[in-house]
Amino acid sequence: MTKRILLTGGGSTGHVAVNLALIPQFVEEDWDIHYIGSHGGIESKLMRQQQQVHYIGIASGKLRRYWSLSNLSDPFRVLLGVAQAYRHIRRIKPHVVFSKGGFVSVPVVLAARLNGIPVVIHESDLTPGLANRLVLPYVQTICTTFEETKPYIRSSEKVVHLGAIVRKELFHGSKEEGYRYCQLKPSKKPIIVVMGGSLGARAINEAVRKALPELVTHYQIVHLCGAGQLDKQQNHPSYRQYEYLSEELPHVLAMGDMVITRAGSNSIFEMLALGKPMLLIPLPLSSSRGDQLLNAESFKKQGYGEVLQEEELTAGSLVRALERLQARYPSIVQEMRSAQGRDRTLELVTLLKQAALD
Ligand SMILES: CC(=O)N[C@H]1[C@@H](OP(=O)(O)OP(=O)(O)OC[C@H]2O[C@@H](n3ccc(=O)[nH]c3=O)[C@H](O)[C@@H]2O)O[C@H](CO)[C@@H](O)[C@@H]1O
Repeated sequence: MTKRILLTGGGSTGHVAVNLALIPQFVEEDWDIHYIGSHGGIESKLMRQQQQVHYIGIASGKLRRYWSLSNLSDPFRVLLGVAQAYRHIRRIKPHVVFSKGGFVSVPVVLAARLNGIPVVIHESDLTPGLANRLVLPYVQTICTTFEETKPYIRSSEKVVHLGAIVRKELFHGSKEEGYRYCQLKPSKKPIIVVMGGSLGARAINEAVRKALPELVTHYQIVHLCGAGQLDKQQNHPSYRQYEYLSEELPHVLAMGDMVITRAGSNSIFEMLALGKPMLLIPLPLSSSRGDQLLNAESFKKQGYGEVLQEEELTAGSLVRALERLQARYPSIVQEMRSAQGRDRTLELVTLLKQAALD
């Protein structure tokens, strides 16, 4: 009998990336793969490109902690989403549901529970996000990425510490391809890749560009600045800027020596897996729930890089922080090597298969 898995999660590239990593594993074992996401989110775009995945869009409402006119209509959209997900789950009859979080996952997990289907969820950040916290009572297992997450979860018996799921294509980058793509040459100047998360980061972009005259004397800079944030005025033989990289990213990272990055969980675990020392500039509390501050603190404590708070970010502080990072480069790489290890994707697949049997 063919086994069926239902995947869900959305709202950020990172959430979708974990689901993308699972797909080949289940395809190989001839499982039917279904995905419930929103109609227009990033998950809809990326998952509809996957031939082996049956994608279903449902109504979804955002769960906000701040006032917005949409707060009046969104609860109804969530309820509509539950009804739609319920109907689809009854039809699909999945053996197990895997949720990566994001607000579209809430109605799916509730509907799965109403249908008596086992649910496994995965949390990427050190502290659980709102969606995962809301659905926790209805799930069988919550897999964590950070070891420090357990005390933040009320039903600690549900916690399985798994670690990060890093997409495999990142390990197949070639330095030479990176040089060719960026039209840079190997030189004495280390290459720094600047990544502001999947959407870019305005504050980081500004500081990098202000510091550019000094930075390009020491480094070659590849700047992933986010959609609509290219600055055509900036033109230097040691500076390259791109809005967003997809297939070329593994090559550019293979060529890079160090990274300047936000502390989004997916990015930082990718850099750890690739052994790239990080200057972490976490998203501040004023524009987030503070998850990146804790992610960054944990990485600093484990010796994977330097942290610069956005409130202290200037051209000067950026240059100095990079100097500190460079001085610690060999010890950071050493620390990272001892942390790299087993493939967590296979462990998650085993766990999901086990849940499907229960
Ligand atoms: C603004 C916000 O709320 N961010 C949250 C969001 O991060 P968000 O998804 O924005 O950022 P992450 O760092 O987790 O992931 C970014 C992903 O985009 C990829 N990438 C980036 C640039 C590029 O040019 N090409 C490319 O492929 C990276 O390789 C990575 O896989 O979810 C994370 C995981 O729950 C949280 O830790 C973050 O706090």
